Formats: sequence, C-alpha cells, structure tokens
Amino acid sequence: MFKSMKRIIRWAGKQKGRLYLGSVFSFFSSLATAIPMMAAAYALDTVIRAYWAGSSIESSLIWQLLWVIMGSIALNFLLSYLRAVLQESIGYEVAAGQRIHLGDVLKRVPLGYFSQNSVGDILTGITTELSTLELQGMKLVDVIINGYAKFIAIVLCLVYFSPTAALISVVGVILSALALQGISRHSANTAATTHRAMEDMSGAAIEYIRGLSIVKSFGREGASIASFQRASKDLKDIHIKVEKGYTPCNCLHLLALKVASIGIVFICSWQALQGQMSMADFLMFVLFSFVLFGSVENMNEAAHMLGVVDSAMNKLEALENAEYIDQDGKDITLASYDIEFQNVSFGYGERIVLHDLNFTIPQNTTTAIVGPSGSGKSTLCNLIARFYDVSDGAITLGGTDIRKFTCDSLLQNISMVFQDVYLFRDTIKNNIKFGSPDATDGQIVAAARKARCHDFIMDLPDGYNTVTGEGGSSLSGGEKQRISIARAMLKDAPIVILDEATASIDPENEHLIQEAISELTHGKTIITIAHRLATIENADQILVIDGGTVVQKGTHRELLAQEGTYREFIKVREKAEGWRIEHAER
Ligand SMILES: Nc1ncnc2c1ncn2[C@@H]1O[C@H](COP(=O)(O)OP(=O)(O)OP(=O)(O)O)[C@@H](O)[C@H]1O
Repeated sequence: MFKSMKRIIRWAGKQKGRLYLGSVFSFFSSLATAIPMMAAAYALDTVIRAYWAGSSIESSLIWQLLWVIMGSIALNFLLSYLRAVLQESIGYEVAAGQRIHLGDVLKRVPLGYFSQNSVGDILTGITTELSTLELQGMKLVDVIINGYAKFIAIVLCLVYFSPTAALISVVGVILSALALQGISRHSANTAATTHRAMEDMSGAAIEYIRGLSIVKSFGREGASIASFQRASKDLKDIHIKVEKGYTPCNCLHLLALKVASIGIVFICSWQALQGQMSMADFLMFVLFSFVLFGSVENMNEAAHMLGVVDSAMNKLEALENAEYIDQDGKDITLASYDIEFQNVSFGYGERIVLHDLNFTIPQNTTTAIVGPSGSGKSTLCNLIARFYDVSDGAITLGGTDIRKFTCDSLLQNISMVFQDVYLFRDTIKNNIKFGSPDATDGQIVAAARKARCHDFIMDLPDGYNTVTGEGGSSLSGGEKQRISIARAMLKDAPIVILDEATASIDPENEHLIQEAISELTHGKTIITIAHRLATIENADQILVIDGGTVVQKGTHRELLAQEGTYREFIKVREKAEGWRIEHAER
C-alpha cells in the first residue's frame, strides 16, 4: 500500500510540493472539524456541573462557544478550499502531459507493435487506466497521509488523557493496517484480470461498431454481438468475484477499529468511575469514541483503489517503455534522394515476406511496383517510410541508412497517398494542412485546386470549415483520396509513395484523381503501386514482385520483350481495362 503511494507521489513529479502542502491544509481542516464536537462536549460538561451545583450558566459562555464553532467551520472551509486549489488539478495536469507523451510514443513505435497489442488494450491504457490515476491518484495520497496524520494527532492527545486508551487505539489501527494491506494486495492481484476483461470489452465494442456495415449487410447481428455480450458478462463476473474476495479483509479492518472504539469507552468509563478522569473528558471520549477512527475507517476504499492504481501504473509504464523505432536516430538533411535496397529481407515475426531485394530508385524518376496480391508491394513501401525495420540488409536514402534518421526527419522527405484514406474528425481545412500546420489559407486553397477538390469542397455546407465524419465517413472514396492528395501536395516532399486505387472508381472520379496525381508527382521521385496500364507504361522503371522477390526489373518495353510474370500481368490488365471501358461506354 505504501509502495503504491510512493509511486503515485513519484508520478506527480514536479507537482510533489503542491501535493504535500495540500495534505498539510487537509490535515488542519480535518482537525478544525473536531473543534465543534469538543466545544459541544465542553458545553455539556459545563451544563452538568452547573446542574449539580444548582447554579446558572453564563450567557457569555454560550456566545463564546458559538463563535468558536462558527470560526472552526469557516477555518475548515478555507483550508479545504486551499487544499483543493493546490491538489485537485495535479492529476489532470500530469495526466495531460503523459497522454501527449504516450501519443508521441505510439507515433514512434514500429507498426508491428499494433499487431502484438490490440487497439482495445492501448485505448484502455490511455483512457481508462490513465483516468483512474488522474481522478484518484492525488485523492488517495491525501486520504492515506491525512488519515494516518490525524490518527497520530489523536493518539498524542489520548496519551495525555489516558495512555491505556492510546495503546488500545494503536493496536486497533495496526490490525486495521494489516487488513488494509490485504485489501490492497488483493486488488493489485485482481486488477490485471479486471483490466484485461475491460480491454476485451473495449476491443469487442470497437469491433462490433466497426463491423456494423458488414453486420447489417449480412443480417447476422446475432453472431457478431455474441462476443460483445460475452465480454460484458465476463466483466460483470470478474467484478463480482473481486468484490467478494475483498469483503473478508474489509470486515476485519472495520472490526479491528470498532473493537478498539469499544475498548476505549470501556477504559474511560472505568477511569471516570475511579475518579481518574473528569466528567468533561469522559463525555468527550464517549462522543468521540466512534468517530475517532473515521479517517482510518475510510481508508478501505483507498486501499482497494491503490491496488487498482498500482496495476494501472504497471500498464502505463509498459506502454511508455515500448521501444522507439528511431531511438538512436538523428535529424539529417539530405542533398540527394536516391533510394537503394541492399540485400533487404523482411518478415512479420518469423514469416519472411520479402527476400533479398536489391534495386535502386534514382532521384526524380518514377518506379512502378507491380505484382500479384500478397506479393509484398505494400510491405516494400512501408519499409521505405520505416514503418517497420528491415530484418536483414539496409535501405539507404541519399546514401544514408534510413535507420540513422529520426522518423520525423525521414518522413519530412516522403509523402504517402494510400488507397484507404483516413481523414480525422476535423474540418477539411485542418485535414489538408495536417502535415503542414503553418500553411496559409491561400496555400491550402491552391493545393486543393491542384488536387481537383476545391469545387466539391465549396459545394459543402461550410466549405473548408466543414467537419468530416470520423475516418472521413461523410465523403466519397474519390473525394477522400483527392483530399489526401491535396494534403501531400501541401507537404511538398521530394519523394511520393502512392498506392493506386484498385476499387472501381467511376471514370469521372478516376480522371480527376489522375489529374491530381500528375500535379502532385511533377518533378519528384515517385514510387507507385501501380494498377493502371498508363501509369505502368510511362514509368522509368518497373519492379515486378512475386512471392516477396523482384522477379523482373526494367522498362515496359524491355519487360514486354521478355517471357515472364510481367507479360501475363499486362494481358490481365488489358483485359480488365478493356472490360471497364466497354462497360463505361454502354
Ligand atoms: N501486418 C501484417 N502482419 C503479418 N503479415 C502481414 C501483415 N501485412 C501483410 N502481411 C503479409 O505479408 C505478405 C505481403 O503483404 P502485402 O500487403 O505487402 O502484399 P501486397 O502485394 O501489397 O498485397 P495487395 O496487392 O493485396 O495489397 C502477405 O502474405 C500478407 O499476408
């Protein structure tokens, strides 16, 4: 329990001082809450004494007591307010910094990380786990420090009035602390299972929502919702199991404190009867005996939460310690942009999908990559952008191994246009300037005009300020692709990697996209996963990939003259494009 507290304090970093000072205010504010009770005990004692003596009570005393009570309430408010000002925002501030840091970590890990860790897992870390820490961390530290500090103050008072009562309360609190330790350990042990169940639940919910269009089109809602329902039921079962496991220690904790309270009443009664304790002190102890341990009593929830927070911190640490792909990278500025593959092999885990690739893509030329589905075309492009590191060999850019760059400095040189375009839930304007945050409105419009998307943007209700749905769901595939071309155009990187659309796009859209692409690629080094005959024929170099190796390399004319995969591929493409043209003309 105390180890977890130390971790939270360490997590607060530079804000530690505010946390401690807040706890001091919190301590005095709690003591201030005890003053009205002491005043009440004193008043009662005075009334009883006066009754026995047959005298009347001075009205000034009542006023004095009233002022003391009002003063202590005001003091309590003031100290609570100061504590809140100092402590309440620490969790939010530290968590916000950590979220930004985690976002940076995720940007710099290899994409393989996301195959090994589910989206639900990562999402739970950044949202739920960090929220637990953000909302509970400081409160827990305050509850524990303050709870024990208050108890120590009470024990010191008890020693003065009755050392035996002080001893009983210390024994009660030690027993309760052991039970609290049990609660904390149980929660820490079960938190990982609970978190896993929550991750499964988030993963199942995300999958269910993502797959809704398939679910609707196949009318198979029952099957797809089953895993979501199973995850919900598992989560409920785990919560109940955790709660049941926590009950025995909780009962022990409360029992130890209640028995100590009874013990104190018993001792004080005996001392009062023996004349060793005054009536006022006795009354005060009887009044206090059952609230004496209030601050320690409330720690059961805190002990449980500390276990949960501890496990959340383990998870966040694992996320933060994920290895960056560019750990030793430097910001490098290049003079030339030739790309060279030197004996490159690559595998997803054990499965090698690219074998011993050797080729050069000279600066300012167009290279078309063709080959059957699954042959490794996208993987090859992802290696150039260093989404993954090669398993063997090296890729150089301008003569420098790309592993020597930081990801940012490498990707400054590269624009990528994918088939599956992802637009953020933001304005069209911000989506276009995503890679160039300093772009002016004039530059954004110029890029959009060149990318042939200005006209349709102006037809949208708020023009460039129209907010797109998540992933760009409110736009057509062709529109999204042209926006992504505008985005790449604005970035104006010397190398462009693009994946030509294979999905059938209507001729008008295809024509616009082709126009946009030729504007984007003008005077740059182009690597294109090509499907259209026109692109392939006009390329300076064609790489034919099959089964993860370059089986042919050359210009269209050279490759057509050879027997092999390329000639077959061209035949198939000619048939497909002829078929499309006939259909379009009908
Ligand atoms: N993230 C991944 N994890 C594991 N294997 C992968 C991953 N991505 C691709 N693969 C595998 O690597 C091989 C090459 O895939 P890649 O996507 O590069 O082929 P491609 O030629 O681009 O295919 P397509 O033309 O269909 O897009 C395939 O066998 C594929 O199953």
